[in-house]
Amino acid sequence: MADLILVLNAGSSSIKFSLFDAGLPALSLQLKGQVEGLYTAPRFAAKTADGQLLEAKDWGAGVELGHQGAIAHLVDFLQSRRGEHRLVAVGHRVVHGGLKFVRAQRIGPGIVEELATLAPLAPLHQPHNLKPIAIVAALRPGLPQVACFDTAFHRSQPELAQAFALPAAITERGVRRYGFHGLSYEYIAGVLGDYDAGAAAGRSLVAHLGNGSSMCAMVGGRSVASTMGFTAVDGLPMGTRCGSLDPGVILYLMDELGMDARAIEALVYKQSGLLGVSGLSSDMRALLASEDERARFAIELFCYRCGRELGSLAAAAGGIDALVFTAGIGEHAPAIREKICRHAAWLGLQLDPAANAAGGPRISSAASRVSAWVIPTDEETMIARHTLAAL
Ligand SMILES: Nc1ncnc2c1ncn2[C@@H]1O[C@H](COP(=O)(O)OP(=O)(O)O)[C@@H](O)[C@H]1O
Ligand SMILES: CC(=O)OP(=O)(O)O
Ligand SMILES: [Mg+2]
Repeated sequence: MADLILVLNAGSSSIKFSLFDAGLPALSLQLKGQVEGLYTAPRFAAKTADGQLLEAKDWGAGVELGHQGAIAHLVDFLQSRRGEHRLVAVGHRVVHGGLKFVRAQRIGPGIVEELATLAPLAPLHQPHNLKPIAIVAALRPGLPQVACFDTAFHRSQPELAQAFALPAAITERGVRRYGFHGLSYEYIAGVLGDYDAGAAAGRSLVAHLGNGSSMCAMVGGRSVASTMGFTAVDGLPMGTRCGSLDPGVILYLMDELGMDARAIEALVYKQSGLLGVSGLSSDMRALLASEDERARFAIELFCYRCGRELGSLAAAAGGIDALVFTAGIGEHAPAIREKICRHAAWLGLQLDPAANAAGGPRISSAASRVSAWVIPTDEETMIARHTLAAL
């Protein structure tokens, strides 16, 4: 009977899961799946490592299954396959580790409570990351669980990149730029050398574009700057998040529209981004398929802002050798990659349209000074590795 590690990765629009055989010499994937579109059109699928479909379910468009419903479905699914394995640990993606948690952490007394104090800094994620830890602890007391943080990879950033220009007393309270999607960036940093050894040793920009989107500048595989900050609402516009916003807008909303903190939180996290601008959908697939002028504008704004942030990160890295696209939009939307690459032409990036349409991996032309790539991310493998190491 195999010793398995279960990995849970709760994002803002999906819960992904994997089972890895922890037997030496290397982790090997046994099955993986996800419930995606949690608030738009929920769909569940689980597949074997070689891609054979084990089970699927479609709840239909307009259904709000939510994280709670998805976890209940996953628990049922995993219980139904219980006989086939022995679970030895569960690894969880936890979006915010704050100042204290700078590497993966085995869950022990008081840890979940401490991590819960960071929920206001990641309201779309932290509660959904912590809930499954409690569910597993209740179902299987004593089973080792490990929290793996999105923020940890960015702790290599220079102090300048992590600082806001706020009074020191506020910075010392932990109000600083943390950066997120770190498990994804760490995975890409680990495989980039297989595609472009020069860029992996040099300066690369990685665009993790999903329901949550951010970009990271890496030098020699270490994070030097990122678009997300204190919270995962900063930087690029996203499915429902606005990204960077003049703080004066918040004051205006409070003073002139009488909005309180909760109303502003709902606005910037859940009602803005692609959904707010288009008035139609948070899902890039739906916008790309739409003929509506508002969908077109939301797409153009998303790509324009990606282009602006690319320039900023290229400056932080001192130039770029490669641009990598990953996550839901980055891996699957050639039209979006093409627009973003056009915004990056001044940096020396020349797209190969046919390679881009075919999905890469290399999507830049042979003459391009900066290479461009599509590389699928794998946060679950990263979590499994950290979990094994923490044990
Ligand atoms: N074929 C596609 N074309 C355009 N966008 C896509 C495609 N497939 C997925 N996406 C986008 O990717 C998003 C999900 O990305 P993902 O990285 O899985 O999200 P999460 O932030 O929940 O982890 C969807 O909301 C959708 O907008
Ligand atoms: C940090 C974040 O936004 O994560 P996700 O893209 O999974 O929602
Ligand atoms: Mg994600």
